[in-house]
Amino acid sequence: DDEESPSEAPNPVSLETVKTRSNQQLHGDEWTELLELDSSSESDRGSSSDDEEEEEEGIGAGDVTTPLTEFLSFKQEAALGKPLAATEKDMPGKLPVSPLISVMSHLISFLEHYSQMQRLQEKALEYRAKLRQEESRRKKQLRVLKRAYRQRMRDKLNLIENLEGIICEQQNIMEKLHNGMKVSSACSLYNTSPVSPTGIHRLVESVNALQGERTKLREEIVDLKQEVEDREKEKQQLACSFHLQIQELKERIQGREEELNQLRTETGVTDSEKRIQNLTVENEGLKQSLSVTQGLLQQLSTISTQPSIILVKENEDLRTKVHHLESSLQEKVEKLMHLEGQIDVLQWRKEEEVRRLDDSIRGLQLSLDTERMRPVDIQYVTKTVEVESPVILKSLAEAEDRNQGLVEQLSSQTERCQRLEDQFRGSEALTTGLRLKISAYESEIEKLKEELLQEISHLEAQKEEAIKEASECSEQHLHQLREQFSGVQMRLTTLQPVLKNMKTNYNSLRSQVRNFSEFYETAIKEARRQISVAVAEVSDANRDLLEKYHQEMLLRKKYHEQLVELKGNIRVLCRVKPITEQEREEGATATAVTTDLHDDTRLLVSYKGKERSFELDKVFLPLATQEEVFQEIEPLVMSCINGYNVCIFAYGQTGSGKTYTMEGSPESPGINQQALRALFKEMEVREDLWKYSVTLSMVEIYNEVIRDLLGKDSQEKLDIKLHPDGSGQLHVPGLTSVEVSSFRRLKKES
Ligand SMILES: Nc1ncnc2c1ncn2[C@@H]1O[C@H](COP(=O)(O)OP(=O)(O)OP(=O)(O)O)[C@@H](O)[C@H]1O
Repeated sequence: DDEESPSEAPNPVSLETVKTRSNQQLHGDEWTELLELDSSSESDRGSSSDDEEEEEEGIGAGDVTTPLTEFLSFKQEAALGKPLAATEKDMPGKLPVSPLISVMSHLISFLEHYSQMQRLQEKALEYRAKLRQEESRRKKQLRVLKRAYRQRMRDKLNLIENLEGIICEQQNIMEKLHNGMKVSSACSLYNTSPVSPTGIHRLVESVNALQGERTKLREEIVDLKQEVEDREKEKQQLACSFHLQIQELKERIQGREEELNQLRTETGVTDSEKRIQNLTVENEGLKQSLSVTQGLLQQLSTISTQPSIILVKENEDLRTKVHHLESSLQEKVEKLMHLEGQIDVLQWRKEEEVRRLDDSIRGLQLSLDTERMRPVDIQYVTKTVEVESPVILKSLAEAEDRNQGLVEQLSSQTERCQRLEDQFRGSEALTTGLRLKISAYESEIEKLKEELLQEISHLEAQKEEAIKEASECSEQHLHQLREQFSGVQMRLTTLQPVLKNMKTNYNSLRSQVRNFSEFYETAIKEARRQISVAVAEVSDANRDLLEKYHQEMLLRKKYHEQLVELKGNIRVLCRVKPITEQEREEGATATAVTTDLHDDTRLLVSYKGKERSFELDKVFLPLATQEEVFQEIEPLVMSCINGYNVCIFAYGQTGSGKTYTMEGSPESPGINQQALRALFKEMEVREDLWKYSVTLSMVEIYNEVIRDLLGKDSQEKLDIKLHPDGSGQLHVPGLTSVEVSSFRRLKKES
């Protein structure tokens, strides 16, 4: 029996030994008690699995210690040493239960409870981690809100800076334009040609008209300014009211945020998060709408400020234009006055000259007429006298010269008059040009005035529209904000009782968790103590079992020796090779060797018509498998682990199946493979108790020559010699031996 199952685990052996011990020590009543205990523990285990869900929900200290108390009571009873009357024969139908098994079952139940406690501990840890996560999340949210607020403030400041920059740029541009206009007006002044005296009055009149218009424009500007100021005041009032509303809304939002924060700090648990998030989202919406209204207000302020600035600038430009025109007109008037004086003087001179010349011509004419009126003789005398008289001639020549000079003077005077007339005509043309210019200026001023008025009206309309839009928009926003705010308030009022509920739940849960942690700490301590006691018990039992195992091993060795003695050291087994397919095809039908189906030690061999019977230790039928052959060999193989030398030696004629039996094929491995596998398996089983080392050497004996198959030089010839230790054993000096750690490695080496 031992030889057949040497590789079995020690459990059945220990079970049997404990069984015999129990039979010796325990009596009938105690057996029944033990069985009841065991069955109760079994039922406890069953019920415990059923009640697991309940225990998960809430485990009491009593539940945890029940199996332990049972175990202790069992131990106490065992310690009392009550004689057990019942024997194995008294209980033929029932199998006795080992105390080790019952201890193990109790231990398992303890471990179950312990794992449940650990689960609960893990849950508590989870809760704590969740709380911590929640706290960190809220802190993050607060941080994000603060950051957003700061960002918004920064944006506003940037916007203000940008606006200031834009205003400065516009002012610069206006100044440049102003300067440019001055220069252009100056140029136009310098380029103007002198004005003729005839248009001076008209110019003066037009200047007066312009001045009148300027005063009108000034008055209009003053009115416009007044209007703009009024609008500004209105706008400021509107802005103030908006700011107040915004401030109010901000305060309300602040209040809501504080309330929210309070609620958050009060509740701090999971389910309220979504609602709080909703509230924060609504708050965000409110803030956004607030920022929208602020933006609108800013737009409004920019819209209302822009036209007033433009109007003022245009007024300034117009004023400067009018001023320039006035000054240029003044200059032209002065010039005209001067020219008029000059023209008067020249005209008077010319008239004087003309009058003088007329007088002299008239005198000459008269003298000529008197001369002509004289009688003929006298005329002749006179002529002769004149001709003859050189004095008369001289005086005549002189008179002619003088006449010529006067004629020339007259012609030059007429030329001069002509020139003056031309000059006068030119000045008249200039005056008309100037007049045209003035009219153009007037029309331009008129146009500008119209444009200005149109622009002012347009701007006014725009301003009105923008104010209207802004007020409508802000009203809408305000309305929406109010609605949202009332919604938030409603929600807050509905949320408050829920949050209160949650708070109480959380507090109760917290107290439970706190109590639970104390409870499970004590329970764990108790369980640990009990486990350590149980482990000590089990280790004692193990020690006992180990001792028994050693005794058992000794016994097995002894029995093996006895078996070897009985069976003999050398056993001869015969395996009859079946007729192979190839042999069948070649015509083989029967073998010379036949086996006896009823006697596996007998073999019949027919030779030359004679039949001889041989008796061997074992005869394998032709159909015997590799496993069957190895089963017969296995105990011998295993005996090598117990310290015996074993040699398996195959002998037979060529093709009789030696290699097949010893080596086999990968599909059906032979004795070598199976033996080595079994050896390593057994070594693994005994790993805790024994240390084994396996070394491998391979030699070939062929034609009386020994060769090392694992050596470096396969052609080297080796010798078989007696071992020098005097044991009388043979050995091959210089033979390579390789240490093999596992069956896989062995296969690799081979
Ligand atoms: N029990 C068996 N069942 C099936 N086939 C077998 C059996 N025994 C041997 N054979 C087959 O017979 C043939 C010869 O066997 P094997 O090579 O083992 O003989 P051998 O004794 O080792 O020969 P040699 O002495 O020449 O090496 C092989 O093909 C092998 O598969």
